[in-house]
Amino acid sequence: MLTGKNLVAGHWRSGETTFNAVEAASGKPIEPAFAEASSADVGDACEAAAQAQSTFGALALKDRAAFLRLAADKIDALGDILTQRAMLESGLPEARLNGERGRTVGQLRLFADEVEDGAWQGLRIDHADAGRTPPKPDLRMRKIPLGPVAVFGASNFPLAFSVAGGDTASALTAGCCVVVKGHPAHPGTSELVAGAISAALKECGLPQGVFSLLNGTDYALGEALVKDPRIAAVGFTGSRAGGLALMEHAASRDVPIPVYAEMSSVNPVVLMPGRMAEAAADLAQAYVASLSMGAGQFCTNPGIVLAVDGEHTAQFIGAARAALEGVPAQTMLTGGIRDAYESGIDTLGAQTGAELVGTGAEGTGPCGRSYVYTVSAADFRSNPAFEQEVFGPSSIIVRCTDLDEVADILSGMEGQLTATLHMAQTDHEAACALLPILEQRAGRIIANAWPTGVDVTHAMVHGGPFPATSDGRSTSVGTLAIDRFLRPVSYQDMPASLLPAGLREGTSGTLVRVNGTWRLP
Ligand SMILES: NC(=O)C1=CN([C@@H]2O[C@H](COP(=O)(O)OP(=O)(O)OC[C@H]3O[C@@H](n4cnc5c(N)ncnc54)[C@H](OP(=O)(O)O)[C@@H]3O)[C@@H](O)[C@H]2O)C=CC1
Ligand SMILES: O=C(O)CCC(=O)C(=O)O
Repeated sequence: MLTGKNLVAGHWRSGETTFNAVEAASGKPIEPAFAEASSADVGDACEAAAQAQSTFGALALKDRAAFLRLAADKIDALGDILTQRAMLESGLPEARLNGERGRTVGQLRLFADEVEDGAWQGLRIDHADAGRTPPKPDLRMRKIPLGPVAVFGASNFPLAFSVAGGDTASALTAGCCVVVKGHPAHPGTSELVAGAISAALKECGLPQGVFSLLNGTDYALGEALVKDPRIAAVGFTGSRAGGLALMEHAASRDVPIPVYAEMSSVNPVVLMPGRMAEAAADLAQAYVASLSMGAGQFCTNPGIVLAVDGEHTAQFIGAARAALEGVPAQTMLTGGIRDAYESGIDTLGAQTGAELVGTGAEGTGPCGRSYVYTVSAADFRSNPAFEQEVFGPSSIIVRCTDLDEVADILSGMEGQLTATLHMAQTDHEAACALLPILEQRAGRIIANAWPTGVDVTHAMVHGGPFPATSDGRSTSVGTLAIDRFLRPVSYQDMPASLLPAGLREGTSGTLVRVNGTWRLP
């Protein structure tokens, strides 16, 4: 079924050089070979996107929503074929990938509803007042699509953060054409999803330039895409080094563009003393389940746990050790990610003060074994290496002398996607004092749960200050993600016949702010 070709505006193109996907579990190459996209493919995909942009950006909202719904239906209809290929390429289990397909199509459908709702356009009307000194002009504002977006598929979510993942869904919702740089760890999965999107475009009678997929294993491909003058913004999930490189490429263009990169996070979790007195052993079990889920290949992994040293923390550490013994080693996404994980664990274990709490079972083949370390707060604070993300099933428990030391450590941490408080009623006063610190550090603050697992909703923030993301004012999950790919435009004293639909009196069909007051249609 797979062609191994790149999708350039509806045309499946082969190439001079090829690469093979690798079966995650065995490390063996799998068929077919995939074409490495050429610079001509990049140029043609970007040109087609630029050509299609005005048509797609101006599409009636109901038509854009219909396209997103049809794309969701077609991805869903791939069913087992998609799951099986994604399992082979990523090593992730069937249930997880079926769930991820549900999340991906659910996200597209939610975004289709959001398109039709229209409030994301941010419509505002300020009427003229000729009697004011100086006279006040008529001003009307809406948000328009930025232009074609380059999306980098992530390795760790081959569906929900890849070809039709959150970045693609939010860019299309905003009315932006998309050129995806597929992750070379799952090119077959990428091709199947791209085929579904292309078929939906065809059935909706939309230009094929709205969507292209380019595969490749050379950084030059990503660099060329980011530097193409027709690209207006970038969406990325991956390593800090990768995100920073793309930010540099974007900044070095004649016309710099925004890069929305979601990069690295250690997601601090605070175990408050009252809650620890109630349930240290239960917390430890849930902690080990969260850190080892999906071989720890989540940017929301609970990488750092902060607790006040004492009897209950000792109990927590003991229970974590016992829970780890039952955790099997799990296949990691790629050999490169497994090697990076092992080297990260070696570096962590070699730091002064790092004590091994316990490990999961050892595996054979390209597996990630779970590791938990503990360190005193003094050693943690004197060595920034403890705060580096180790991507995989590992975590560090930091033993603090009191909650003031917990607060000091949190204050000194880098930006995070999440921060978590496990607390009992008796902890609320102390937790209240920590909240302002957590708000400064993280995009999502969680009470009495674990950070892995991100719900796709209207109020979700999957973002955070650098280096969690390149722009802490944004989210890459949830409907607010659309805002990254929009730009406000104001029309001053524009004749009604020239105003866009929505800004003429009584045509908004959605929430609009008139002379400062919010009005429903
Ligand atoms: N925090 C998180 O959510 C995640 C972190 N990671 C971290 O990243 C490591 C590698 O995993 P991977 O998923 O491959 O992530 P990478 O960041 O290495 O790669 C992601 C994508 O970006 C491209 N890319 C990376 N660097 C550059 C560059 N300098 N110029 C142009 N394109 C670039 C890659 O291209 P190419 O295909 O050519 O390699 C790939 O398509 C992991 O071991 C882990 O540490 C990974 C996934 C998620
Ligand atoms: O936890 C999730 O659902 C999403 C995590 C994520 O964005 C990531 O690992 O890249």
